[in-house]
Amino acid sequence: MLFNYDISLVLLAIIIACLAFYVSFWLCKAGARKKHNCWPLFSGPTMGCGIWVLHYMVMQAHHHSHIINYNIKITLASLIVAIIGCSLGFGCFLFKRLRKNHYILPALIFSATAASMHYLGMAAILNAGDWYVSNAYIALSLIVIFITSLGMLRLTHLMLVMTSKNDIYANFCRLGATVTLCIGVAIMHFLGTSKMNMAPMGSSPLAMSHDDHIENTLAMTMTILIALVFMLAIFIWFINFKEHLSNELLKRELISKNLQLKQMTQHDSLTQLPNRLYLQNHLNTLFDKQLQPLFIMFIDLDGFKRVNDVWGHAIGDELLVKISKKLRNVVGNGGFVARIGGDEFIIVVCEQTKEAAIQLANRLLSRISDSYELSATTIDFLSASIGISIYPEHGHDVATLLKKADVAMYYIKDKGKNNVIFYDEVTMVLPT
Ligand SMILES: Nc1nc2c(ncn2[C@@H]2O[C@H](COP(=O)(O)OP(=O)(O)OP(=O)(O)O)[C@@H](O)[C@H]2O)c(=O)[nH]1
Repeated sequence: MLFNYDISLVLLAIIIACLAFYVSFWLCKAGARKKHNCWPLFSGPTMGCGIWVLHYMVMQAHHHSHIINYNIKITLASLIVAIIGCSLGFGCFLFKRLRKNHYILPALIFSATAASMHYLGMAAILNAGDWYVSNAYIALSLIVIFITSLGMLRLTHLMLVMTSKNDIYANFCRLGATVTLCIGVAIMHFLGTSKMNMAPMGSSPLAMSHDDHIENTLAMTMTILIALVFMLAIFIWFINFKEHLSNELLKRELISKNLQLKQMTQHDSLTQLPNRLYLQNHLNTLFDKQLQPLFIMFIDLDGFKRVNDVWGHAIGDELLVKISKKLRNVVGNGGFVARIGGDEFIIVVCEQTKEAAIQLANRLLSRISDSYELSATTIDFLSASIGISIYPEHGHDVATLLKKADVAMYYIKDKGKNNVIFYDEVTMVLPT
């Protein structure tokens, strides 16, 4: 049967019809967004045009022994039937109470529309000769179009209830509804025309009374409709592209704002060093990785208050920033530096031995006591006290290890400052 057709023209007809159906389902879904709530009104006409164009293009693709002439009034009436019928079908389907769990009425409207359009279209052929269609074929074509309409409506319903998160699934449903409808209309068409047996041109007296302008009107109407479908498809693609672009921009903005927020909540605003929260997370990560031994060095500057009191807070801030950079430089990439309070810093390093840790602490003390060129003065009297606790020797949790390093730091401050000491549970007393 297919060999009676110009396959390339049939394929073109199917592509155009699928495009129209896809666009009509898209318009239907676009109505779910408040700003596009009148768009579903265009779903019915677009689908109607698709069915109509499919029918007439496939008719043209039929290798008739002669040129088919149409009654232009009936032909255009079939277009109007398709547009009105599909609009009614969509209206009925989108009317929420009717849509709830059953699609019988809208499916009946869609299948009656497709069938009336098809058989009206057949009746519009002037020189059809002695073609006939058996009642069984008509009944079969009606059953097919009704079942495919039900399938199409089910998929459209699924597409409508998908949230924007499930855009890919919604697209699958839209494609599924498109293909289902196209298959239904195509099967109905081939069943309806399978017994067509055209009389040669001129055998019908009516055919003689119509001149070329009928063909031209039909071709023109079809061209306009196809152009409209394409324009609508391009417009929709453009809108989708614009939305995709603005979503992408929003997404990037959100990511950068999140990063900013993370930076703000986990870093000290003056020195940009990690803060106490970051330190806790970092230590827990190191514990999980089973890195040991870890040396937790609690550093408190000696005599820092004097800088604030004599030169003011701004100079104190300037000094804190310089010291932070210095600590980072001495520790390098192998260690972690955090600022947890006014002039208090924590350094976490993983060293092989206590001696290596003491060496690093002494290097830190020597660099902290360098002189500092600040905007209003030069500071050359600064020193620091460092208390060290060891993981896992002194504890297995962040709070205990920080507490013990703090106790060790205060111990050495009491003993004369500018020195470093490990926590020792015999000589040092933990506050209760
Ligand atoms: N400039 C500045 N000062 C701060 C900041 N945060 C806390 N401070 C001050 O830092 C000082 C820290 O106090 P202390 O550690 O008791 O002062 P100190 O002179 O180092 O005393 P010792 O540790 O006993 O040697 C206080 O004067 C706080 O007001 C800050 O962000 N900027």
